[in-house]
Amino acid sequence: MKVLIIHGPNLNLLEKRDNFIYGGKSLEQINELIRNRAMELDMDVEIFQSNHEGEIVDKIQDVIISRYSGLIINPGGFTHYSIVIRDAIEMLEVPVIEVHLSNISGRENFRRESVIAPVCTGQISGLGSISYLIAMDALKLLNK
Ligand SMILES: O=C1C[C@@](O)(C(=O)O)C[C@@H](O)[C@@H]1O
Repeated sequence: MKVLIIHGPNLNLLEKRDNFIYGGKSLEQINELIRNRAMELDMDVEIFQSNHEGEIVDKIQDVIISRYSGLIINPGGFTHYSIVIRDAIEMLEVPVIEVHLSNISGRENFRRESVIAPVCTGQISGLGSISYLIAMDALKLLNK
């Protein structure tokens, strides 16, 4: 099973962000956990990070072109306002899971709404790097 994982803006410098909120791991450390879990699940993962909305849209469209069986996306700050990312996800026919390291429901008002979540299969938020691992498990189970 081929899965695409997209990390949105500012996640490339995760270790510089508030450690209390985001858990203190670098993106490379999280990617290592993802790769290890992928091996256990016999999953073929491609990991992509971008700070640019259009690049993220192009990559989401690649789910159709390259026939991925699922998408896991942490849209970062785009979660709360990017209609173009939402529109791209809405076109997909495979399961899509939105993930967040922090619990966006318990944070500032502007972070509580996700414009992306309504077009996703599900959302996992607040479990730190475990959010990604649970999302991978979910895609595997959904694919059975
Ligand atoms: O960049 C991020 C990270 C985030 O998506 C998370 O993983 O908790 C939450 C967003 O509100 C924030 O802008």
